[in-house]
Amino acid sequence: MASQRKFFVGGNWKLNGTKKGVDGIIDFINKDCVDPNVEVVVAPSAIYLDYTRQKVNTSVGVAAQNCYKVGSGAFTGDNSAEMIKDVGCEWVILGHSERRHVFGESDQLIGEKTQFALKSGLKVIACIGEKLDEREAGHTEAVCFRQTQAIIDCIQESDWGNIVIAYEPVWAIGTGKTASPEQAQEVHDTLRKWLADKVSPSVASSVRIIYGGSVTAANAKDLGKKPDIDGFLVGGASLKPDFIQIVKARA
Ligand SMILES: O=C(CO)COP(=O)(O)O
Repeated sequence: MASQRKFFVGGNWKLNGTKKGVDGIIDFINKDCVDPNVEVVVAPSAIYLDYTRQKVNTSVGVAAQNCYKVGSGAFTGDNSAEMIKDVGCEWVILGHSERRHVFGESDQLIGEKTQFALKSGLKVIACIGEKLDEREAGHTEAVCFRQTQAIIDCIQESDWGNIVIAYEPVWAIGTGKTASPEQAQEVHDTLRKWLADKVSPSVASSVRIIYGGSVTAANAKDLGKKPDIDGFLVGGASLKPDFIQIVKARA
């Protein structure tokens, strides 16, 4: 049976772009990125959230790449869920591996941020994934379960309609080493079964689990054929017109 889960493709622009660069990306998106069967969300740097929201087609969602666990206060350099909503954006990426491993964010902080973002009315792309040494030691499942459990502990079952899980193995991010469709499918399937037990069967069958890590126009079609891969979170290739082909991977 075909999945009822709407295919979801996110473009994580990371720390890239100038106004001119953003204009170029928005240009190819606005020309050719409408597919009623695919939910598309782009995530510019916080500086360009407002600008992107104003310029990109309204059918395309806009996400922040991070936000803090409280609404306001003495937290120099951070952004809040309220501000993201105030400029018309409705999504935030939390727990990205670069936040975890470059900026040292803990599972608990990511759980708290997820809780606050959802309470504030944002939808969350929650990222999980193992490092290379963890995979090689056979700890992939344990790491993904631990990271997801920290989110489960902070939210309600009813929140899951506003979450997309992004499985992004750290060894595949920006390395050109994509997980094979079989490797990604195995993790997604295992995680979905685990969610049925830890949250509920209905959440497990309805939550979208997307894959990220060196997704390209060339490999997206094969990855997208797998039954538990409900879309992608794309880094490098989301800065290029290849992104459109990735959005259309299942077309
Ligand atoms: O981290 C990613 C998306 O969030 C993936 O990045 P790349 O597609 O550049 O590997």
